[in-house]
Amino acid sequence: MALLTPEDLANMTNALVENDRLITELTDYSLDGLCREIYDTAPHNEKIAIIPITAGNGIIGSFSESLLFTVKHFGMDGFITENTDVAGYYEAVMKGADIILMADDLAYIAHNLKNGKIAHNQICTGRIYAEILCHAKDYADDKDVLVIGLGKVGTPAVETFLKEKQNVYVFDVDSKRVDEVVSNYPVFKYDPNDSKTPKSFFKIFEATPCADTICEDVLKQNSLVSTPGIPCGISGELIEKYGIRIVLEPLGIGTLSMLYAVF
Ligand SMILES: NC(=O)C1=CN([C@@H]2O[C@H](COP(=O)(O)OP(=O)(O)OC[C@H]3O[C@@H](n4cnc5c(N)ncnc54)[C@H](O)[C@@H]3O)[C@@H](O)[C@H]2O)C=CC1
Ligand SMILES: NCCC[C@@H](N)C(=O)NCCCC[C@H](N)C(=O)O
Repeated sequence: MALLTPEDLANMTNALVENDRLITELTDYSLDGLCREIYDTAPHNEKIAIIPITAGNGIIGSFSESLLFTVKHFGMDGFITENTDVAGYYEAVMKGADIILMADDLAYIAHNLKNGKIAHNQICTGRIYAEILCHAKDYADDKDVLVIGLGKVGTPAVETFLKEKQNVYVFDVDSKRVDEVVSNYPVFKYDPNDSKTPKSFFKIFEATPCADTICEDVLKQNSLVSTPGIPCGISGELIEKYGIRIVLEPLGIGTLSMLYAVF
């Protein structure tokens, strides 16, 4: 899995606030309100413990602090444990934590100790970024959506789009992965290199670890791009040329989705 860097998180707090405003403009739901809608859950004063984990590549600067900002920004009660790893887990439980947030290099989870619910960041990220597109007012009647990147984030997004009755077009550089997804889900294969079938979209989802994965041919004027992928998959030049509105934030949107998944 591509790991976050401190640079990825440097502007996270502004990005979360700006994306929440954009999501509200696009969907008439705040991010918090959209999570309540899609999960049909709500917070009830849960105490949320964030445990720094030193495994693998270790602590990522400001990762825990970014989670704490997200928790507090949405009016919830949280703290970062003084201890890391197992000692941190013990501290969290002894301090009465209801929900644990913790991440190593392979998984980032939310676990509700009271109701047993557990959530995975990649699944919850794919779901919330897809639901933002599905709830976009301007494109409610256009059911076509392009999904670029069919990995651990993109695949839950495909499942969400199908649940929301979208016409899902999929692309991935890994053609075997495309074939797997097309054989397992009622989706359409989209090949940007096949000029015989050019198609552009008002709604584009991207979840790859590469830049410039969204080419000009798939864009319409004022297309909406919802992309958890890091780095950003569309160039600044194309964003400006086509008046693209883009939902992109490194950690907080997915984290709030996880929390609503375990309330
Ligand atoms: N913003 C957020 O909150 C989060 C962001 N991410 C980011 O999302 C991205 C995807 O994460 P995962 O799904 O876990 O990774 P993954 O490795 O499971 O899947 C990535 C997929 O993208 C495909 N791909 C790579 N380059 C491509 C290209 N140029 N064009 C089309 N497809 C391409 C790969 O073949 C693979 O199937 C990563 O950059 C990760 O850091 C992940 C979780 C949360
Ligand atoms: N954008 C959400 C997905 C994050 C994921 N790509 C990642 O970097 N995971 C590694 C997190 C490691 C955190 C570290 N163990 C710490 O606790 O500071």
